Amino acid sequence: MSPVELRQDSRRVLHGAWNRSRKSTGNRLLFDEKSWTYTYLLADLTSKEAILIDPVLEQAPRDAKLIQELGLKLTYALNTHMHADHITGTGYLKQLLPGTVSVISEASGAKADKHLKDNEVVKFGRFEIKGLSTPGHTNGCMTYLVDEMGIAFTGDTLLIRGCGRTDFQEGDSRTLYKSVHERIFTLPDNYRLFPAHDYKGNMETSVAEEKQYNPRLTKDVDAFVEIMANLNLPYPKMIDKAVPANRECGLYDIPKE
Ligand SMILES: N[C@@H](CCC(=O)N[C@@H](CSS)C(=O)NCC(=O)O)C(=O)O
Repeated sequence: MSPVELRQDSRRVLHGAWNRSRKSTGNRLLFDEKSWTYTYLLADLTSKEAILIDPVLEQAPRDAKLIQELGLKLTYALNTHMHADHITGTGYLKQLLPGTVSVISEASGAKADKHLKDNEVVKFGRFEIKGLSTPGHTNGCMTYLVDEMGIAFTGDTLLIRGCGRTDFQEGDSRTLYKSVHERIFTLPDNYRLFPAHDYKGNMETSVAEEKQYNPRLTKDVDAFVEIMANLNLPYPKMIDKAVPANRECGLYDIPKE
């Protein structure tokens, strides 16, 4: 197969992954019921290299088992940001799957093996995932982009018909609005978007859909700030434990082998 044919073939196969293709790719959407967190597994089946986005501490044994069952090697475990509602699984995964490199943005202020700057990429097999700086929910929020698959993982910056709250950590509504409009809504309309949470059971959206239907981010910036100031959400139950643990990459208090 020529390089061009190989590229076209990989595109077809990987786009098919979440299109109910009968061809297996190793790409998986995983869910943590307690925190309503989505964790994403992406794999290059040729090299067997895989990455996880936003793993959850309690689900690390599940994730490690699946990765082993699929015959994959976890290269990177990435966090979209320093979460406030659960402890990241990256620390525990490093113990369960030695060689795993934990990743978070430099701006997060959290410990990790690798810190990404805006537009920096990490590779898994023949794919690369790029970190776009999208602050607002926290300073260090990143949206992870895989151009070759036409997909982006928005963390808590953009949720399906919603967005991350801005009332704690370094939350700032104007900053979040700018991040979404300048870094996510400028992606091609057909890019598929996958958030870190959905509290209604939705699993994916697209740039075009959110540009048209997001009830918060279709407003002008002042109306958006007003909406965000009046969400009146209770603080996440785990915040006092999760933020300090995530500052250490979830590396303390993990179960001993
Ligand atoms: N009840 C949950 C926390 C729910 C929550 O606050 N979600 C965050 C993302 S996790 S910090 C959020 O930004 N929500 C936005 C929204 O509009 O719901 C818990 O106690 O963990």
